[in-house]
Amino acid sequence: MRMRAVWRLWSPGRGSRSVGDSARRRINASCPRAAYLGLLAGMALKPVLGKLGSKRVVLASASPRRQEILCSVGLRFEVVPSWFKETLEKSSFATPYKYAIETAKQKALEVANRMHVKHLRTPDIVIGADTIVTVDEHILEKPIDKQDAYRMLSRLSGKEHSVFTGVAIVHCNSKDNRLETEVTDFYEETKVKFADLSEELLWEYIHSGEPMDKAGGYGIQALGGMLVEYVHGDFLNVVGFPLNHFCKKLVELYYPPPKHTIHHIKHDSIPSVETFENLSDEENDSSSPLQYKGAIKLDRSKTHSSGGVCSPGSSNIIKPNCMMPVENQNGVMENPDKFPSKILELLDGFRASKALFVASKLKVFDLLKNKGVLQAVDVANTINSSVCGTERLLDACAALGLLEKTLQGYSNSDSANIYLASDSEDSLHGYIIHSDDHLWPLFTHLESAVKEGTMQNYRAFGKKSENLFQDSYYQSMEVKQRFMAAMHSIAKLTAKDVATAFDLSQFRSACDLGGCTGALANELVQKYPNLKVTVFDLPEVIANVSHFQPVRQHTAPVTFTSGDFFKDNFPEADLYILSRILHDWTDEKIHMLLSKISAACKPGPAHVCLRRGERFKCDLITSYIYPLDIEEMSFLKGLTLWSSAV
Ligand SMILES: O=c1[nH]cc([C@@H]2O[C@H](COP(=O)(O)OP(=O)(O)OP(=O)(O)O)[C@@H](O)[C@H]2O)c(=O)[nH]1
Repeated sequence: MRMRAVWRLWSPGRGSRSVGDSARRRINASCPRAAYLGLLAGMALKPVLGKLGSKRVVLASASPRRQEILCSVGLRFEVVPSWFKETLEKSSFATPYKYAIETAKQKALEVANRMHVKHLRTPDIVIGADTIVTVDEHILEKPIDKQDAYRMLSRLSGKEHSVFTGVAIVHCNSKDNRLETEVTDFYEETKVKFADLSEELLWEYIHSGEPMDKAGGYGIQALGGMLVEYVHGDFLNVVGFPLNHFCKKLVELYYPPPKHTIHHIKHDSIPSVETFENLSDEENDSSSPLQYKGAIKLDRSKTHSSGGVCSPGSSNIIKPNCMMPVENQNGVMENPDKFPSKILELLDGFRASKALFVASKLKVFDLLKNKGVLQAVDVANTINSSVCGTERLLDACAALGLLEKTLQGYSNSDSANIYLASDSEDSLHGYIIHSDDHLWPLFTHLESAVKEGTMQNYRAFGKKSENLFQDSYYQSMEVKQRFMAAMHSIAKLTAKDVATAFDLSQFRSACDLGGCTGALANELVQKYPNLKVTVFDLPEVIANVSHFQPVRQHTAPVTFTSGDFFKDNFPEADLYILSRILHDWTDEKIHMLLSKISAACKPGPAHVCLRRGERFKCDLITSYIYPLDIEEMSFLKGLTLWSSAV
C-alpha cells in the first residue's frame, strides 16, 4: 500500500507566532541547548528545504550574517543585494515592526523586479529582511558614523530593548513577460538587555569598527555579545534572520493543514506521521505553495530495507536510515539520538564528489544525453568499464539526484543535461575535470598545508610551483585549454549574478584583472552598455580567448590586453575586478598586487566586495584600501570588486 505522509516540527495550525511566544521560549544566547536546538531545526528543515531545492531562491540581502544563517541549514540560494534605499517615513507606520516588514518587502520586490527586467531569468522566490532596534520609542538602524554609534549604544546602556526583524518571502511568476508576485511576510521580536556600559568600554567597542554595519550599532554574535546581560527570544533574530519563524512560515506555505482526515501512524524507525490517504497522485505534488496540492511521499516499501542515505535536501522520499525526530509526550518533536546528520554529510561528502567526477570523466552524462535511457550494461560497454562497477556508479549518481533510474534504465536528470553534459551551453564539465585533476590532489594534502602553511603543489604534482600558472596550469597547450575551459564554465555560471549584485552604472571603465576568457566581462558589457571593460591577463591566455567569445554580440566588445599583473602596468580604469584571484597567491604576492591596485585607484570613496571565501583576506585588503575611504564592504560569492572615484 502506498501512503503519503508529512512530518513536521512546526504545526502551522497551532496559532501564529507572537512576541509573547518568543519571550516564553527564552532561549538564552549562551545556553548550550542552542546547539542541540540547531540540530533539531536542521533535521526538521530538510523536507521544507527539499521543496526549495528545485527552485531559484534569491536572498535580497548584502548582510553576510543572513547569508551565513541560511547557508548553515543547507539552503541553496543566490545573493543579490537589494538597491532599495531604507528611507520609508517611519512616522507613517503604526508600529515599528510594520516599518521593518515594509522595508523587507520593498527590498525583496526591488530585487525581484530588477532580476525580471534585467535578467530575463525570473527567480522563483526572493527573500528580503530588515532588522531594527527600538528603545524608548525610537527606531535605531545602522549607525551612519561613530558619533551616531555612540548615541545609539549609550541609549541602549543598562536597558532592555527590542530587536525586530521583518521578513518578506516573495514568490515570483513570469506571465506573458509580466512579473506576478505573491508576498508572505512576518516579523519576529527579541528582547535584549544591555549591561551598564562605561564610556571607556563604549568607545573601545566603537573603535573596534564592529557597530558600523549593524542595526542598533552592535553585533551580538561577536564582541557586542559582551555587552549583553540577557536575550529573551530568538537569538538569530537579533543577528539578522529569524530562522525558526522563517521555517514555520515555509511549513505554512508548503504544507497547509489538509482538508482531509489526518491519521497518526507509528512505525518502527519512522516518526509519527500524518497521512493524506485520500489524495490522488496528481495532488501529491506540492512543489509550489501557490498551488499546494499534497504532501511528502513516504515510500513504505523501503522502510525495512537495510540501505539508504541521508542527503541534504535531495529527495522528499523519507529514507530508512535517517533518524527522524519523534514526537514526545508534549507533542514536541525531538531527536532522541541526536543523530549527527551534518557530520555524516561532511564525512561522506568526498564520496559524492568523486562519483560526480568519475561519471563526468567517463562521459556518462554525455552518453545519456545522446541516448536517452540506457541499461547499466549498455553504459558499461560504451564507456569500456565493468558492468558491476558501472552499475554502482550509476546507482550512486541516481541517489545523488544526478540521474534518474526507472525499470527502463538510467537517464539524465534535467540538471545533468544542462550542467554536466560537456557540450551544453552552461556545462560545468571543464570545472569538474579541473576539480578532479587539480583540486582533488591538492586537497589530499590539506593536513600538510595546515601544518606547514605552504602550498602543496610539489607534493601533489611533484613540481615546484614558483609560478602557479606557468608551472601548473599553462605547462602545455592542452592543459592550458582545459584550465581555461574550466574557468570559463564556472565564471559564466556566476557572471550574471555578480554583474547584477551591485549597481555599477556609475562606472565608465572597468578592468578585470586575470579575467581569463572574459566571461564576466562579457556579462558586464551586456548589463552596462556604457561600461568599457578590459580583460588583463597573460599573453598565452589572451592568445586563446577567441573561441570563448559570444557568437552574437550586441554591445561594444570587451577589450583584451596582455600582461602580467605582478610585473606590468595594468590599464587605467575606475573599477578594478579581482575574481577568483587572491586565493591563488601567497600573502607576499597579494601585497604586491594590492599595493599596485591601490596606487592605480584614484583617490575618492571606494567600494570593496569580497567573495565569501576570501573573507580572511579582509584585513589585508582594508589596509590597502584604507587611504581610499571605504564606503561599502560586502561579501559575495564570486569576486573582489575594487573601485574608486564613484
Ligand atoms: O546583533 C546584531 N544585530 C544586527 C546585525 C546586522 O545588522 C544589519 C541590519 O541591517 P539591515 O537589516 O538593514 O540589513 P543590511 O546589512 O543593510 O543588509 P540588506 O542588504 O539586507 O539591507 C544586518 O546585516 C544584521 O545581520 C548583526 O550582525 N548583529
